[in-house]
Amino acid sequence: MLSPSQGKLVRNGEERKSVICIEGNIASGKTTCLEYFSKTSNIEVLTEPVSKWRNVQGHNPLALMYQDPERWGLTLQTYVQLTMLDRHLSTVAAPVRMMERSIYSAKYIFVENLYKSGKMPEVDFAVLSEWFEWIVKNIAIPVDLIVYLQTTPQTCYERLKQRCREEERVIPMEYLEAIHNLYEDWLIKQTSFKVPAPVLVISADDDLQKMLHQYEENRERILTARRA
Ligand SMILES: Nc1ncnc2c1ncn2[C@@H]1O[C@H](COP(=O)(O)OP(=O)(O)O)[C@@H](O)[C@H]1O
Ligand SMILES: Nc1ccn([C@H]2C[C@H](O)[C@@H](COP(=O)(O)O)O2)c(=O)n1
Repeated sequence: MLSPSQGKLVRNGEERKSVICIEGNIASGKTTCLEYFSKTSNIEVLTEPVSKWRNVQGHNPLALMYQDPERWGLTLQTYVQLTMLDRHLSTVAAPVRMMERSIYSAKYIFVENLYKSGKMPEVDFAVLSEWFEWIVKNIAIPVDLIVYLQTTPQTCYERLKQRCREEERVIPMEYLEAIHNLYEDWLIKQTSFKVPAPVLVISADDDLQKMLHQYEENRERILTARRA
């Protein structure tokens, strides 16, 4: 249940739990990272609701968006915003919640990219922006740490091809470069949008074995992240 506290709606009982968001480009290895940490007791992992984006009452807004972003970008991103908000507000039993992406990157990276690349009409961008502003103004969406899996767009392109998700066959290298640049501006240069939490950067071009080693090296830092 949501209750008012200091001018915002707050999820009851979640105040003392920590929230880690795993951010990174498409196919950078976020799900693989979450799978690894899901074996740790005391962590509850919440993956991105991609299956919902591929099937809402028999429709596939993810596929529609890739086929015709001007027409379907708003449809997909409205649904992404709703389902990510639902993820942020869901109750978890464990003291640490590890999430794939966030409502923040949905707006600052993906909506921004559609708009900046001329593929989202100004009115659609305005509607999504007002929705987003309302949500973050009225609902507490705490994040304690952002783990940024930093890759080259080339690595993501190779992994994307290997993963072979049907809807993503049309994604060109330039799309991954645009998403990469937006992530770098937001989380590394910190010049575009407000960063809601400290950022831990992990180089993620390495093979799986090396990645697991890096996750172990950073385990303590990740699991002890707490907001002030
Ligand atoms: N370190 C890695 N080295 C090589 N392949 C990887 C690595 N991490 C993930 N993969 C593979 O790359 C693809 C995308 O990984 P995934 O975890 O689904 O990315 P994301 O969730 O960020 O989209 C998958 O096929 C996965 O098995
Ligand atoms: N706000 C968003 C979030 C994700 N997507 C797309 C990008 C991918 O095709 C897919 C899932 O991303 P992944 O977890 O594999 O990085 O959803 C989007 O268009 N808008």
